[in-house]
This record gives sequence, C-alpha cells and structure tokens, in this order.
Amino acid sequence: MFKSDFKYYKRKSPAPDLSLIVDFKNVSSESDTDVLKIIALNKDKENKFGLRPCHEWQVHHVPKRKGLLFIPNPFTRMGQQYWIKRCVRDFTRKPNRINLDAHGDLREDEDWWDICSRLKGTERCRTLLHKLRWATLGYHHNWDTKEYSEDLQSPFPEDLAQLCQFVSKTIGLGDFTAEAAIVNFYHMDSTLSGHTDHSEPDKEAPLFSFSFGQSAIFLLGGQTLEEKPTAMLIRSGDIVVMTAESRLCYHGVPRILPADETPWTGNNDKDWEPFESYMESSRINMNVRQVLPAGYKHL
Ligand SMILES: O=C(O)CCC(=O)C(=O)O
Ligand SMILES: [Fe+2]
Repeated sequence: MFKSDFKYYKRKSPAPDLSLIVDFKNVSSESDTDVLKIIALNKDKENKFGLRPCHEWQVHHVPKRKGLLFIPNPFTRMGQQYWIKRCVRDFTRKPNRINLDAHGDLREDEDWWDICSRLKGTERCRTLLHKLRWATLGYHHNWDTKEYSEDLQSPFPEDLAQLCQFVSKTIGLGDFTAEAAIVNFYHMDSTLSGHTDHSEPDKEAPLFSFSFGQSAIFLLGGQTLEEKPTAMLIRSGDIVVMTAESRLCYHGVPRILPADETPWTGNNDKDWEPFESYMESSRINMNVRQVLPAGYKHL
C-alpha cells in the first residue's frame, strides 16, 4: 500500500489527483473532523529563533496518525531566511559532512557554497549545486550501517538545538536534546523513498522536521509497508513532529511541488540574492533527532 501510493504521487502522467492530500493550511476543526487544532501552550510574546509569537501558532494532529503533529509555518520571513542561510551556507561546511565529501567533486580545502558562489554561472557551479543532497550534523548518520558512532560526530549547532528545544517545550513535549540531524536538499525532480528512522537508541524522543522553500507531498503510513499512508502537503516553514507511535512509521517524499506562496522571499539585502536564487528550485528539510536517552552522555 505504501509503495503503490508512493508511485501514484510520484508519477508525471497522468498527473495524480492532489485533492485528497491533507492541506493543514486549509482545514478547520469544524469542517474536517479528521484534524484537531491544538493551541500552543507557551504564551511567549517575543519572536525567538525566527518564530512568530507562540500564541499565533496552530498545532494540528491527525487522529488516524497518532503522535503526528503538524505546525503550519510558524516562522517569520526573516526567520525562514535565517534558517535557509544556515542550511545552505553553514551546515554544508566542515566539520559537518555532505554527500559530496566522498565523491571527489571538491578538494579537501574547498567549501561547497563558497565554490558555488565564486564560480557562479559556470558548468562546475551548476553541477555542484545539483549534486548536493544532504548534510549531516552532530552524530553523523551512517548511511550504510545505520548506526551512530562516538568516533563520527561534530558539535551540534547551538541555534538549531535551541530551536528544537523551544518548539518541543512550546507544544508540550518537554525536554529535547538535538544530537543528530540530516539536512536534506531536494530539487524539483527529487524524491525520498519510504523508510523508517530507527538508528537512534532513543526511539521515544520525537523527531523534528523543518521544511523551507518549494512544497512537498509527504506520505506517512504505519509501522509496516502494508498500511495505506496519509498524504500531506508540506509548505515552506511547516514543522512536522513525529512523536509516540508515528515516530517509527514509514514515511517518504514522492514529489516536490512548486510552492503556491513564497514566505521566504522579499528582501533588499544583497547578501540574500544567491540564496533566493537557489531556493527557486529547491526544498530544504532539517530533520533533527535526539540520539541518547535522557541522562546518557555517550552511546
Ligand atoms: O524531507 C522530509 O520531509 C523528510 C525527510 C526524512 O524523512 C528524513 O530525513 O529522514
Ligand atoms: Fe525520515
């Protein structure tokens, strides 16, 4: 069921029917009994970490997908730009790891965004921009063994850890220590096949997912591939939190869709222009995990 729905939403022609996709921006608790609205607990009136004041957030929950929480874009425009810059310029830098590290596309002393900016308009720049698929932070995800190791880690970015801690407390999930993240970079033709995230020794802690740029169809199914998934539309700024039962459920991204609104654009700051241009055909997802159970210092 998961795989056939994935194929259905991935296909180009005939185009899939997008009308059954849950769109949290356009649901109301009155008209759609499947979706509940929960108001953020925190009464904080300040803007923190690029977020709007918490009383303006909405937290949705889908009864059929127990433990899944969806917060439609609580970020300000400046906030989105801040995190986009962090992902593109900073999180792709050493000591963080990127998929290009192993491929000989960059010399040891070359930095991906730096080279792309300096070689703007060249073939090498286009190739490099297209080839970037992921960066890993903190305990680095091992794509082969799917196991973390004490020997393969770098400091976790403090601002991203604080963002997660703040969101976690605001929506009533308590303490969360961000220790590993995958930053996914998608183009308009990218997909992410169905998987579960089970590398973390702590499988109780929620998983926080922040998306920016172009939209995506996100499928969340059950703990086996037999269960039919729910299709949801993720827009720029949306936060998905997988807690409890949903934490170990199959999920994937069968399709990137052109954004129907661009809450990250518009700024006269000339420093912003290359990021705006990159985001015109990209989606970024920061996928953050706690690795160690509370109280543990090592694996
Ligand atoms: O891009 C997304 O929304 C999901 C990414 C994801 O599932 C992952 O990195 O494990
Ligand atoms: Fe995942």
